[in-house]
Amino acid sequence: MHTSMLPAAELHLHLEGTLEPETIFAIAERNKIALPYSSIDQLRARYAFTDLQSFLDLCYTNIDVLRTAEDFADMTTAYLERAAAAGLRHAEVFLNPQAHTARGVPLPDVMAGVASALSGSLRTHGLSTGLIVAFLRDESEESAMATLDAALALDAAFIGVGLDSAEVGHPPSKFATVFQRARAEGLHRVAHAGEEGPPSYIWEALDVLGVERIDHGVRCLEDDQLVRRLVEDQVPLTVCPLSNVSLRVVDDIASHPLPTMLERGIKVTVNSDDPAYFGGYVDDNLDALTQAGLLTRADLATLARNSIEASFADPGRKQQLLTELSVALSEPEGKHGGTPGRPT
Ligand SMILES: Nc1ncnc2[nH]cnc12
Ligand SMILES: [Zn+2]
Repeated sequence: MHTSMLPAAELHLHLEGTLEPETIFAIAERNKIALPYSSIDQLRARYAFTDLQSFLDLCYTNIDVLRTAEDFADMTTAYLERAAAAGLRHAEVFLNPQAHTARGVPLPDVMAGVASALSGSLRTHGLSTGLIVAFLRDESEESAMATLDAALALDAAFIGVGLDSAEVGHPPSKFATVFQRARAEGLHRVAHAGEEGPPSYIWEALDVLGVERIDHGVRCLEDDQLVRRLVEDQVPLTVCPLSNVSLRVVDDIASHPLPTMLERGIKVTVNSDDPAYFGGYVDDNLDALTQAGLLTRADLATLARNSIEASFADPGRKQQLLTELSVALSEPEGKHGGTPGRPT
């Protein structure tokens, strides 16, 4: 376990992507569900992807084990424990209700399970949280709207809406009305854009959906005018390096564009996306970048500060975390971040 992260926030994490193979088998046994794999190793062998869709196919197969509120609570608790152990102080997590209601799991069970785990996190781990309801962009806008309506009717505790799943062919503008509704309800708004999709999807997320952050956004570098816009407005990008390698958005970690994005002045953060599938959690992402020689200690400080500033934490909590970060940065070099070969 890594213990030397600077105080920081994770802003791009899919709860469904935190299901480790061991957990999938354990929950399947509890629910008496037969899995299409005979062993954990056989399942693990499938964790090699060619693109986003190849990952989504496996991820959506595996979540079939989730049936009860307890299952959702256990999945969420396991992530929070791992995140806290890494040193994270705030986490905003995505949930895809449609991926569960479509299988017949009642929305109240899904939301109650996740909420019960999130609600104890600050007290138990000193880790504050926020839930973002994400819409499957390969489903219709009507389905997204029905999901938002149902979540609002439940008075479920969520802070915002997001947009994820198969990107190409499903531009943000398809969801203009539901994002307008979310805005009217006072919800935060984010969207995946520019992961596999073109820069025009990032423009649409900003100008049509009015999002406050872009998830991924790495393809922004293909459009200079867009980069200028992102820098000028300091739009946060939640970048997920190990995800980008796993899903072949980039060739390898050494050629990840994060250093370029930092140099250009884009407000980037580092996140894990689907840590059970892509080789690790936020600390693992930072380790991989550091070991590839892509990050300086100053970069690590910038990334931590960006993650806190880009979060939807309330102003008091943000100030508290920024103060904690300043204290950590004033400690001798080597205690926090930037030190290859730290204990695991
Ligand atoms: N990286 C990703 N892109 C789009 N949808 C996702 N759902 C889970 N992870 C995702
Ligand atoms: Zn994602």
